[in-house]
Amino acid sequence: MTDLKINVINHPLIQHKLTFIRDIETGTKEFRELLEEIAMLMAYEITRELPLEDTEVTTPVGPCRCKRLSGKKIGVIPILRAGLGMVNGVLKLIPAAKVGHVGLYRDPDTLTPVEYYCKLPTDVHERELVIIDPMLATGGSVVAAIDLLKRNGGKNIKLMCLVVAPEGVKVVNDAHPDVEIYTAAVDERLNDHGYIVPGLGDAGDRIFGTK
Ligand SMILES: O=P(O)(O)OC[C@H]1O[C@H](OP(=O)(O)OP(=O)(O)O)[C@H](O)[C@@H]1O
Ligand SMILES: O=c1cc[nH]c(=O)[nH]1
Ligand SMILES: [Mg+2]
Repeated sequence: MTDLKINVINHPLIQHKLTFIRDIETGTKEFRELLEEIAMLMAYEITRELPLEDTEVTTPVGPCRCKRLSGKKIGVIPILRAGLGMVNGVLKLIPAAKVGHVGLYRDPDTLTPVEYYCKLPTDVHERELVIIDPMLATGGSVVAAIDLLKRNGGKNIKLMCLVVAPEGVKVVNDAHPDVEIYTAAVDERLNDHGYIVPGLGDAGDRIFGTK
């Protein structure tokens, strides 16, 4: 697939940590820690364009003209469950962000997403939204989450995933071309069970120690 619209974050620290997170030998505690760290590093990259405004403070030596964020309101939207593993990393860099939760699980037979929870900030329509989920596989869950946000007035939406499959990127690009996607890796393909190859297995199970 050649014409995918996606931003791959190749920062060496992210790539290094991703190697360990993929490893089958990495246990739950370390997996969680690595995912949080990578989420923080990815948040650093995707906030590069946030607008600044001039301000002034007084240092111990005297007045200093400097910059501060110009009050852009951000909403972080984890897709449950696995997206929860990225929330704290993002909030470390953007502590004033509000968090909206979208609960979706993938039916194991049909691979289609099933919605079971939704709680969004009341001013979701005014916020720059960042959907977070470690895995973008068929794309069904992300498209359902974006549909839901847009139905609730969400306009300005980005997507941050740790690992993606080309098939899923194409589905999201086609359904929501306005949504910018950021990832640490575009993997080879999906297998017959809808898992990303080589991927990292089931992210939710690895974060929460289920299975
Ligand atoms: O692109 P898709 O084919 O929709 O698959 C990706 C989804 O699958 C996983 O969630 P899962 O359904 O395993 O739920 P969980 O996070 O509760 O484990 C993952 O965290 C994504 O949300
Ligand atoms: O590889 C995959 C695909 C969907 N969900 C996961 O957690 N992993
Ligand atoms: Mg899962």
